[in-house]
Amino acid sequence: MSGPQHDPSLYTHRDTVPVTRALISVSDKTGLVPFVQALAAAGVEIVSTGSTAKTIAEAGVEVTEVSSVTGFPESLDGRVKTLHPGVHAGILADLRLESHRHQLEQLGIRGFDLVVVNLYPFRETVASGAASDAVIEQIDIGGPALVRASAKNFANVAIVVSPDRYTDIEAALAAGGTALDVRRRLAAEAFAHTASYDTAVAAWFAEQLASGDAATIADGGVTDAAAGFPTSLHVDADRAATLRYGENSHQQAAIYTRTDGRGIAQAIQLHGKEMSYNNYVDADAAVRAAFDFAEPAVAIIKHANPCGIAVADPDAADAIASAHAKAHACDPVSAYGGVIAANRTVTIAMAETVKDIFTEVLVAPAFDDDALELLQTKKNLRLLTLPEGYAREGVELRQISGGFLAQSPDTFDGLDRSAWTLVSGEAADEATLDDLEFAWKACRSVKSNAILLAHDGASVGVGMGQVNRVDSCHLAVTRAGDRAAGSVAASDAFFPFADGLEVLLDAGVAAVVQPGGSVRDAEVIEAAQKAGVTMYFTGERHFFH
Ligand SMILES: NC(=O)c1ncn([C@@H]2O[C@H](COP(=O)(O)O)[C@@H](O)[C@H]2O)c1NC=O
Repeated sequence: MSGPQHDPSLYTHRDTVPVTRALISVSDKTGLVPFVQALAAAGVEIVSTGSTAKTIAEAGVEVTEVSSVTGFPESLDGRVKTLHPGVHAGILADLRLESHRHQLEQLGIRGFDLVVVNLYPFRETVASGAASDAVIEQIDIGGPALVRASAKNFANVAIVVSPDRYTDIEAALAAGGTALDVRRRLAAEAFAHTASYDTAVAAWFAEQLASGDAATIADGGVTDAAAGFPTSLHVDADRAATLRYGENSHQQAAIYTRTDGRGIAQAIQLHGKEMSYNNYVDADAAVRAAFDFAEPAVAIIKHANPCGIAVADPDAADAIASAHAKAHACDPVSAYGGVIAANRTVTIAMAETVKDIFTEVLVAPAFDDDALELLQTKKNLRLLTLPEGYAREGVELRQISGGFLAQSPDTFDGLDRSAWTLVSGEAADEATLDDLEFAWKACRSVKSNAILLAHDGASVGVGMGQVNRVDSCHLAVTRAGDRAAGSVAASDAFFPFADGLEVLLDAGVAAVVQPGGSVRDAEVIEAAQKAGVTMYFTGERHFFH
């Protein structure tokens, strides 16, 4: 083991460390000028890099260029500025140790007690769609080295990685220096910051490799480009909030948001109580369901399953209100306390109906002003707007014990009902086909085994989450009641036997859509034919677990 750690008696105690010399190197210059003015007023010597030093000097604050500390010019287009023993020994010297103090003196190096760094805007550069070389140039090397060195030496150095902390340092100046517990917290924040930064860099490299750019890079087995999944997973997400509790009140919970995400985690809450863990789960399911449709659509979710889902003609007056009314009519009992997602702006007409129904969450791309005003009178209703360009994740992750499962999302990209195979009865007319297509899509939002009965662009009976398909059929038919007769039915996966289908046929279902593919398809088709009912095979399954 290197270092003198074997002898704790060598370390003197340092609680409050006066701020006398600061190294400042920041890409984001927010709040920099008033901050350095405060440092200068407190008599702190400031050493700084290139454009940071320029900004400080232009504000009339005295500053020493880092090149005069290192005796080496900033070079290679800024790739080398602070990477020098004259800087790093000044940061890493543990001034609690006599030996380090002695060596610094011998080397003629002065220590830093405050380091202020924020890193090159790597993520923003990636998001701007910049070319690969430009992105690579924004991988900060010297900055993270400064941050990590300072954080390691928090016993002597305070490290600041965000302008949000400037006021804390100003308060410390007034108190005579930085306290040990503050420096320790800043160090923890600093290591989290560099870890997150490197995660973003690693994820970008992995994406480059997985997206086929591997050909231009010596792969060395780093990725299996054919599978499209990187060989290691880097999840980069910040804790946005701790939640009151998890799925149950004895569980603790938090929400983490991805910097580049555009989903429910990024939704803005306009009104109502704090979102709960279950609210997020249900809101995610609701949005996922509503956004499967191009036409105005509303999904009402309870316990991650739809208890109503409907679309409306885009040309109809107040289409979104109509979609909501149709979705609610599916199962008004279950819709009590539900989570609603609309894929269009919420209008006053929709707000007027929602207002009278106990609803936990309503999420939409936007709200008309009068609709928002009305809904804000409901104190228990949470109102959320989705981020612009709402999009599901490109790779869906699910945690299992000891690891993660990853898959591409289940979508209806390229859905072409003309490619469905008619296996029983007459070819359906356009209106029936529209309903079959609606049922097929809506069924995908229902947990397996899923059976969904629909009529006129609205679910009328949903059988969800049963451990056999016959029970799901019974449930859908029971929930639909009189509405089962003449409705269309969708099944998320094939009928393994004719029994489930027979439940639907007995209830008077007029047409069925399902993937097909059972070894007993012949038996199932025969049952449909015997009843004279139209049945299509899609050839594609949409399990949702
Ligand atoms: N190369 C180095 O030695 C180096 N030292 C600090 N930086 C970064 O340079 C930026 C500030 O540069 P400037 O003051 O020129 O705007 C900071 O984001 C800092 O993280 C460096 N740049 C990148 O690696």
